[in-house]
Parts: sequence; C-alpha cells; structure tokens
Amino acid sequence: MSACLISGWSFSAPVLMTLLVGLGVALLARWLRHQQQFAGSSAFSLMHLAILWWLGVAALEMSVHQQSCKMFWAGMAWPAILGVPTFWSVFLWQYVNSVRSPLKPLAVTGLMVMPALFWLLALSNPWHFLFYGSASAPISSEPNAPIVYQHGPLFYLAAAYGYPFMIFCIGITLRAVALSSGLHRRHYLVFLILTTIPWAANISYVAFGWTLFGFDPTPFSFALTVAGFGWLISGLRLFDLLPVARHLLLDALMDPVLVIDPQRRVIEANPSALGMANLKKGWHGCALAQWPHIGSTLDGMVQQAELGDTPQLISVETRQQHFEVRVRAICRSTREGTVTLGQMLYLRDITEFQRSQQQLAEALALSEQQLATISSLHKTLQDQALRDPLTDLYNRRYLEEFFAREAARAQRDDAPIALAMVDLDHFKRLNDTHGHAVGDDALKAVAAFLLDGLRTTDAVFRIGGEEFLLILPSTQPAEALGKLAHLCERFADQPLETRAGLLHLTMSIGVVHFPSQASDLDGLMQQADRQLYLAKDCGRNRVMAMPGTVQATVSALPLPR
Ligand SMILES: Nc1nc2c(ncn2[C@@H]2O[C@H](COP(=O)(O)OP(=O)(O)OP(=O)(O)O)[C@@H](O)[C@H]2O)c(=O)[nH]1
Repeated sequence: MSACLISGWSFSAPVLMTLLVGLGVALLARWLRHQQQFAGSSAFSLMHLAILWWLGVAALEMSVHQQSCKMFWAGMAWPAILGVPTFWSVFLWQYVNSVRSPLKPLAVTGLMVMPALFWLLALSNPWHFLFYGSASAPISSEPNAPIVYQHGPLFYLAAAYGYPFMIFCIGITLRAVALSSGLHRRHYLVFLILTTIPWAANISYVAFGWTLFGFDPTPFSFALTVAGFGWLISGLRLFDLLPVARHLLLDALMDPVLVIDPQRRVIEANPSALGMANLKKGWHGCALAQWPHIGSTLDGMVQQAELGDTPQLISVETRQQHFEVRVRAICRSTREGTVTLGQMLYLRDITEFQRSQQQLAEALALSEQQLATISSLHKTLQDQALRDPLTDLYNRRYLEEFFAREAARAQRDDAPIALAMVDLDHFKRLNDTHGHAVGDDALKAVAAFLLDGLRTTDAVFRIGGEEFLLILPSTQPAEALGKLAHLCERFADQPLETRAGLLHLTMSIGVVHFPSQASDLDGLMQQADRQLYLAKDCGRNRVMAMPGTVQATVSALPLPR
C-alpha cells in the first residue's frame, strides 16, 4: 500500500469529476447532520459514508499510474461497493415503514460482515487471482491508462451477494409508489429513480463491460443520486418542509390537538393543548390518562373500540369549557397490511356554540311562553268581544257566526232550528221602582235562568237591553213550543234574586222555525219580533208562534204581579 501511495500520480478530468461528486455527497451528509431525525436516518448516513468511501478510492484508482496500485485501490472499494446496497436497503425499509430508531452498532457490524469478507478476498487477489483474473491489464500503454478487469468467480460471487439488495430496494420503492398518492407518490418515484440509476450503471458495467472514462460508471452515477437528493431536499423539501408545515399548522390551531402512540402515550401536543393542561415541558411520553383535567376521560374515549369517528362531548368543569372530541387513527400501509401508528385527538372548542344553543333554547322557551300568553289573551279578548259583559251571554256579534254554523248543520241533518225572541215584561217598571242596579241584578238572574233551563247545545244571546234570543238546534216546532211555554211558566213562578230581594218577572216570547218559516237570520228575527210583539199585545207572559206552527199561542199564566 505504501508503495502505491508513493508511485506515480496524475490528476485527470474523471478524477476531478469523482471528487466533485464526492464533495456533493459530503455536503449532503453534512446537511443531514443538522436535520431532524427522520425514519432510517442512521442507515441513510451510513449509505452516504459508503458512497464517499467508494468515490474516494475510485479517485485514487484513477490517479495512480501503476497497475498493481490501481488494482489495490479497486480492491479497497469493496466494503463500499457492498455497503451501499446494504444500507440503502435498510434505509428504504425503515423509511417506508416509519422506523425511527437508529441502527444499533451490533446491527451495523452484522451488516458489514459480508462486505468485509469480500474486501479481504479482493485485497488478497494478488495471491489467488480469483477476484480479478491475471489477464486484467491496462487498456493502453498510456501511463495512467485504466485497467480492463478480468472478473473472476469471487467477483461474481460478490456481485451475486449485492444484487438481491438492489432488487429488494427496487421492490420496496415500487410498492411504496403503488400504495402512496399525491406528493408522497412523487417522493417515492424520485426514490425509485435514485435507486435504479446506480444499479443500472453497475449492471451495465458488470454484464456488458460498459465504462465511463474507462472506469466503472457506478461511482459517477452517484452524481445523479446527489442531484436527486438535492432536489428532494431543496425542491420538494420533504425531509423538512412537510414536518415544519405540519408543525406550524398544529401550532396555529386554536383548538387543542394531541397525538398519542399505540400505548396511548402523548407524543405530540400543540400549544393550545399544553395551555389547557398548564404544561410546558416534561410531558413527552406521558400516559394520556395522566394528562391534566381531561386525560382520564380522553383515555376512556380512545379505549372505546366502537368510537370510530363519532364526535364525543367533553366538559372541563374548572374552565367551564366544552369540547367536541374527534379521534382519528394514524395509519400506514405496510407489507403486512395497514398498521396503526397512533391516534390523533382533535378537541374542537364548542363552548360558545353550546352557550348560544342554550341561550337560543331559553329564548325559544320564553317566546313559546309569551306566545301561549298572547294566544290565551287573544282568546279571552275574542271571547270578551263576543260576550255581553253584564250577563256573560253571547252578544249579537257572535249570533251570525253561530247561526250560520247551525243552519248548515240543520240542512245537512234535516233537523229544524227554533229561534225564540224573549223580552221581559214591564222591565222599565222594575228599574224605576228599584233602581238600575237592581235591574242589572235581575238581568243577570234571567241569564242564569235561561241557561239553566236549556240544553247545552242551545244558545242564549242578549241582543238588547232586556231582550234575549234563544236558538234551539234540532228542535221540532211542537217540541220547541212546549219547551218555551214551560220555560215561560217556570219563569213567572220563580222569583229572581236581586239586591232588593226576591222579585217576580214575566217574559213574552215570539218563536219561529228554520227553515220552514224563514230562510235567513234577518227574516227569522223579523218574524220572531213580530210574534213577540203579538205576545205583548195579547197580554204578555206568553209564547206566540206563526199561525199553523202547531198551536199559534201558548198562553201563559197569570199576568205579572
Ligand atoms: N237595569 C238595566 N236596565 C236596562 C238595561 N238595558 C235597558 N234597560 C231598561 O229596560 C227598559 C226597557 O223598557 P221598555 O222598552 O219600555 O219596555 P218594558 O218596560 O219592559 O215594557 P214592555 O216591554 O212593553 O213590557 C228601559 O227602562 C231601559 O232603561 C240594562 O242594561 N240594565
């Protein structure tokens, strides 16, 4: 080796290019050191270290003049030639499956056993010529002419060891491309290209003897790898931009967000969640159930298998806040199927919403109550408008409505209506003798008497000072006359209770029938009035009906006392 170091050297364009690629790889590796931990980062760094090694010894091989020295540096490349596919495979596997734990030294040692063995076999080539055959010779007589290697069985064995890693890398990236979408698919597509280029270069060299500047093109293809990763980093910025953007988004959210792992430990919490729990540090990895105020409730929610994406409500009594909790599983597609990496808990603050809802419900209840009061007042007013305030009997206003309804029913059922006009006899005399107030008492007593003496289906209206109208639906003329005569008789017999004591009065009645004697209310009232007039004329205290009604006059009883 020392002889090789002091033998002739020359600096050529391929060497410069190799060194530039090496510089690119070194810068990439340096940048990586400042990056946040990403999945497979340790294998990624080791892969770059192996590439640097490979490029370094390739540059040395290109620079030295002596053939044996060139072959020595070619042998020195083998730990890297096999180390690159090894760590590339590990990196891709960990990256695709989100394995963040760094590679343990023992694992690295284990992975380097075979590359180291082939390294020793390559270095011991001058004693067995099984790696590079004895026919390996410079391409020309130029002092720095590249060697055309005669590949021996050990070389092919080493290639056979390395190629399954290459196939594995391509397979795993192909699968990732197929399973992903959008930006991630672009990301994995670049991975696929970056993975394919060096392997294509290597296969074309080993299988077809294709060279670049007379050398194995594989180290040069790393220039494309470096450019590709450069684009991933500064173009797509997938290693830093997306996590940073996501982080910013989480930070900017006013609602609390927690991310937990499958063991329900909190691995991420945004400032709002931390503020709610009054936490600043030391919370990473704490059990969700231990999270202040709402941890145990949240833990219970996550445990409910049937929770799905159904929002649940949670209240923080101490802060009088209400939240709607959504639990979302964070999944990743892997070879074994969908793997749940953790859960995201999104707590939407609905305090204001709930407050407004409660206020709305209260306002609704109040307005319903007010509406009920209004409609009851309205009904009372309507009722009052239809009733006479002194006797509480229906007044003339309600008469038309009532009669129209009863007339329709009478025609439908073919059941006649009797309509009776009632007038108190010599009422003026009572007023004059006992006073108006006593007259009022008498009018109230008359109203009570009339209501008491009739059916509930009959109606009594006060249509004038001491004048009343009775409507007796479904009453045949004979029946009506009988009833009214009896009423008249009883009235004359029954003293009325007034503030001046018990007083006797009589009444005169004129009766007509619908529809036989008149077809409308006006006509009926005119006829009834006429009969009433006749009743008065005939001496009062009697019922008069139109001639031919069965019995025209039902004369009453003794004249008023
Ligand atoms: N107390 C009282 N009297 C009333 C009311 N409305 C009318 N009157 C009186 O009723 C009396 C009616 O008298 P008239 O029309 O002469 O009839 P009458 O004295 O009953 O004689 P006849 O009808 O011919 O028997 C009048 O004195 C009215 O002042 C009222 O609301 N209260």
